[in-house]
Amino acid sequence: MHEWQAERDWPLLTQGLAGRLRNDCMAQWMEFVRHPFVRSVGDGTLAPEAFRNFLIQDYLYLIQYTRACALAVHKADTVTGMRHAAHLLSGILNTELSMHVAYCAGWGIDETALEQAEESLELLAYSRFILDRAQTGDLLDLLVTMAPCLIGYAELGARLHADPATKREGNPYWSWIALYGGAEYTELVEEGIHRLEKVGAACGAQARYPALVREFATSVRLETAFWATARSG
Ligand SMILES: Cc1ncc(C[n+]2csc(CCO)c2C)c(N)n1
Repeated sequence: MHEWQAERDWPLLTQGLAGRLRNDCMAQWMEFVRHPFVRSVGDGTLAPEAFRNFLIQDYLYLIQYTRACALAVHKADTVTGMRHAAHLLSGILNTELSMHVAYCAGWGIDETALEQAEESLELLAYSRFILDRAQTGDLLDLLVTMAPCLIGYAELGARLHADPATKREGNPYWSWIALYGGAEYTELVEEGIHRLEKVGAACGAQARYPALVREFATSVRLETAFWATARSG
């Protein structure tokens, strides 16, 4: 049994602008997608309290991510670009957030607890970094900054799906893994990668690459740091 490998198992992740960005911060990328938190979700050994903390902060994260999507609608300079961002925005606002609330209820977290929770430092750092790029950069800066979130969760879902160490039966985290490794999410990510490629070509990614890879790497580091929100609550 080989370890999951993007080159063989999901080559799209290694191609084009997204592939180049991922490849150029490979060490940090691996720290993010193969983090001990992810491994403990896979084998079911993560403490439920840590997962609850994570879910609460992730709810607050989704809200800030939605605001960034709204700015992507505003920054898009084609109607197609606006539609794409609006589609993502409406998906999160009308479907994902309520799914997250229902999922949290299954873990004994009610909506009031979600709404009243204090934002963790990890969440503040990450979400406000995205929103800063959203406000001061153009659409390409924003999509590059948002890409690790989109691509990373799909990759770790695919990795967990393929990993023989992943426990399926009796693993309380299996439904979470199934969501990010599932076909629907995979499709959303592939759309996002194609979108990034198009916007990259239109906005001169080649010439701007050094700044883009810095934004991407910062988001990757902040994703890695976000796993620690599970400990601090
Ligand atoms: C810290 C953190 N990073 C990424 C995701 C995954 N995610 C959040 S919004 C979105 C795009 C639309 O579904 C995706 C993939 C998460 N949940 N939490």
